Amino acid sequence: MSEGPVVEFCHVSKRFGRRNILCDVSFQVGNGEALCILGRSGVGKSVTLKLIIGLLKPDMGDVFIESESIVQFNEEDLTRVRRKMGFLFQSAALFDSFSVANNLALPLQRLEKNKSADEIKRRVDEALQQVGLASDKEKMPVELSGGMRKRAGLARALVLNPRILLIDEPSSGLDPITASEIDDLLLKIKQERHTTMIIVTHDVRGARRVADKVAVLDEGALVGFGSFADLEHNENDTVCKLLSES
Ligand SMILES: Nc1ncnc2c1ncn2[C@@H]1O[C@H](COP(=O)(O)OP(=O)(O)OP(=O)(O)O)[C@@H](O)[C@H]1O
Repeated sequence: MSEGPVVEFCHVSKRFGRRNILCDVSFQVGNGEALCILGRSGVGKSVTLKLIIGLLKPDMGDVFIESESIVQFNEEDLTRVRRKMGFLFQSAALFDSFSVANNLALPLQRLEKNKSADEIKRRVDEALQQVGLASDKEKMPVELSGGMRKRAGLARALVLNPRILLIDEPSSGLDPITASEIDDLLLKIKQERHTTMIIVTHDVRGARRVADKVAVLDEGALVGFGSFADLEHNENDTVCKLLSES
């Protein structure tokens, strides 16, 4: 593993048509750190995640994953880099016709072909145990509550032991108590696995609990970056408004 930042944006700009979404954005996320990306709707938070995954390319600047610049990578190299990442998107994206356990087994069978059935079962059980779904493994996704779906999606992201976890809106669609349980789970995973996490969220209170650092985007610019303590001294209006919410 590299000694330097795990994820780094270097003067990244991204526009769609005539609209500048990100302008000259630079930040670093260190090994085992959790970064929460905050900002109003449409400001470019998901675009930032897509730049990290290599689904979008910057118009200017560079994106590094464990010190490798990915912006010129072909699909083969991007696939290799994406193997370092686990993804949890808003919908949790489970296959409805497979049980929870089979949803987790699928990526292992596809990507780790040398694994025995016993080893796959062990890895699936371990991931489900970690998210508190050990006794729900035979359930179908339709039988799960919103919070359980998120847990199952998280277990599926974890089953391949990613070094980087990318999470879009962990608390969306959840009541405050369930959302806070998901935050607890993210904290536990960070502590137990030392996974580097990048979390897009509107939940400032949750970010206060989980994040080592926050990045605040506004009108294309990174207007705040650092720990919540660092941001207390930030005079930008958006940063001040966000901090006063929690
Ligand atoms: N592929 C694309 N083509 C054109 N415009 C896009 C594309 N992807 C995103 N955008 C635009 O970029 C802007 C930022 O989108 P993004 O999804 O990153 O917002 P966001 O901050 O994640 O918002 P939200 O909090 O509502 O999810 C939006 O105006 C969106 O319409």
